[in-house]
Amino acid sequence: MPTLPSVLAIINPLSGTTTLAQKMVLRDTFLRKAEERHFAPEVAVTEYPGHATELAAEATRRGVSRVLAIGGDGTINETAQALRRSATALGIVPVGSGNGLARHLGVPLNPIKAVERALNGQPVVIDSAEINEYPFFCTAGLGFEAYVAHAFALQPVRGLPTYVRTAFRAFWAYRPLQFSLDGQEKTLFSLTFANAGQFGNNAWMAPKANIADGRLEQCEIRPFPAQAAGMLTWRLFNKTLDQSPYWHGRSVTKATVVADGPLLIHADGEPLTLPEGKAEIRILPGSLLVLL
Ligand SMILES: Nc1ncnc2c1ncn2[C@@H]1O[C@H](COP(=O)(O)OP(=O)(O)OP(=O)(O)O)[C@@H](O)[C@H]1O
Repeated sequence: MPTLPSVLAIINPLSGTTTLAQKMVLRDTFLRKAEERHFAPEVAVTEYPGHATELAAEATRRGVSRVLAIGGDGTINETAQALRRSATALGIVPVGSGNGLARHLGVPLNPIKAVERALNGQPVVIDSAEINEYPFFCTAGLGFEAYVAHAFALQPVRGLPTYVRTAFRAFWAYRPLQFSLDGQEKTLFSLTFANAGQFGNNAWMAPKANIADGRLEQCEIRPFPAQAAGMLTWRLFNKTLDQSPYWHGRSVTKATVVADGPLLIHADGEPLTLPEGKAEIRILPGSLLVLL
């Protein structure tokens, strides 16, 4: 008798605002639906940061055909980094606070429908990218968005309301950042490298980003008067930020940022600090299979 193709679901028990009990219902649904579709399903629950990468790497070594990441963009990032340049395809089951990659790719935000998509869908090739040694699939950046990512990480409660409150407070404390971008001196409010078009929650920094074109959208937000903040925010969520005079974008395959001191960045929303003050960003074209 031929062996059934295996499918692994990796669950982050802490991601987003869904409870552990809700995630366990999702686990049972996954097991039932996978068996109905003649897969051999397995489930693993992450126990610490980075665990999803280890579990996914081990799955690729065993030849598991599909790995589902059940979590937010952080869990999806950790899982996807181990699947890059492998024959194992990623299924996205978004239960995070932002769900940027799922929204960009049109993956259902209803977790049960997303499980079905991951089990029934076909593998599609997308790009990924790196900022220094840190992989990202959605966006990475510096300036205001990194400042907010660092402040958000300190909050005891996650979710959109906390994020909005954190960003609002950060706006008044933050000062535009000075650095050199590919040898040019810049003072910017923020600088984003977008593989997908949005940060999450339909905040579209790069409305025209194509996740499979072998390029990143390098998006600058230039310093602006405080009274322009409302219009910029409206454009961010209205997918028209590229029409603002303070937004400037171009497609790149790589970039280098150098600052005078340690550089605060984020990769898919995870706050990181580069002590050397130097960031090398590059695209890895066609490096990941996603089930769509
Ligand atoms: N058992 C665990 N204990 C502590 N941290 C964990 C555990 N499992 C995973 N993590 C960490 O939880 C972090 C946040 O997860 P994730 O991004 O999925 O959720 P989120 O932040 O709520 O969603 P979003 O990224 O959409 O805002 C990840 O960086 C991951 O390393």
